[in-house]
Amino acid sequence: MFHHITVLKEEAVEALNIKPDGIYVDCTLGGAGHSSLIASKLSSKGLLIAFDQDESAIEHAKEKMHPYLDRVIFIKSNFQNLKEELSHLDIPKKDQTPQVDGILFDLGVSSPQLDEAERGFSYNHDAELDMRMDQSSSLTAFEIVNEWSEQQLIKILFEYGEEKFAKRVAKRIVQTRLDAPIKSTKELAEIVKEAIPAATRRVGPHPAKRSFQAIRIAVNDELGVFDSALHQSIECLAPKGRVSVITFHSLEDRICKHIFSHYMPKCTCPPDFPMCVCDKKATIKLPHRKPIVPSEAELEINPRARSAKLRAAEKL
Ligand SMILES: C[S@@+](CC[C@H](N)C(=O)[O-])C[C@H]1O[C@@H](n2cnc3c(N)ncnc32)[C@H](O)[C@@H]1O
Repeated sequence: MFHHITVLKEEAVEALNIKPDGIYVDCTLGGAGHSSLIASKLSSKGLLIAFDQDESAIEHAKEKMHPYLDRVIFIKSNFQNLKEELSHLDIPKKDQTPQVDGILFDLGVSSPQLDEAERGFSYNHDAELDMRMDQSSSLTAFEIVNEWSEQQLIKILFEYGEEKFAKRVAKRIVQTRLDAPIKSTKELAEIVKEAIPAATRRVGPHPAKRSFQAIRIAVNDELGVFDSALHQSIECLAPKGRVSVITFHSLEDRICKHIFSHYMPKCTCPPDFPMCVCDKKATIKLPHRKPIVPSEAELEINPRARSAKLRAAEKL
């Protein structure tokens, strides 16, 4: 059973301004919620190219999207290969760069990935430490927890988990693994909990939440691949094409904001110059001034959407 409640479904697809005969890319197919809505808006002349690095998401989507299979291409790949994968397809190119009308990112993991104990993502289920979205990749949470140095652990816990007690958590992990390898999610959750001062443990989310997020981001190099793919997306958009991005934490949102502002440089010519000579021209514009967030009604049905933010950009 593959059940994922799609976040900001209507809003994210609306931000793409779908043309029935256009070419669209869903970089994060997951439970195919956004993809099914995009495909339903396409005519038989339109095309949806759907990426996921998780084989089980692709297999499920092929069944769910049965009525639209004439207009969908599934690609089992990391979206960091976006430009390369698109360049192999028979779609328009400009200076050898593939051109599409819209690209969607709905970042992070899907509910089935979190809820299937054996994937090792969750502190709520006991399982082997894994956390790979792509089951064929080699780096696992087990390797990070048992083999990375204390300094490397501090860095990821602090940067990717924004864990205030990164030093204490890393130290406790390193001390514990001297006796025997840390094998399971429950063991790790317990170690993190014990490393965090008792008064802090009692407030807010589960004390292991930030550390698990950090390790998951490191296993899947989530920030690195998103940064690269968002640059590639802007390159691959046709004029008036849109990219729509749903992020779930401040690190992803910061990358999105930085990249969008990189493509909107401000003219630095002195105001009395008759014409612009600095050549700092915007490549994109933002259709919405502020990020779109889920409504109260959506949050009532799906509390997991609480941290979601949608940003979009349009190629000029
Ligand atoms: C939040 S879910 C997407 C849910 C989907 N939008 C829906 O409505 O059902 C994210 C999906 O993106 C995939 N994913 C995350 N990072 C990826 C990457 N770098 N390359 C390819 N797929 C990725 C995950 O495997 C997961 O299935």
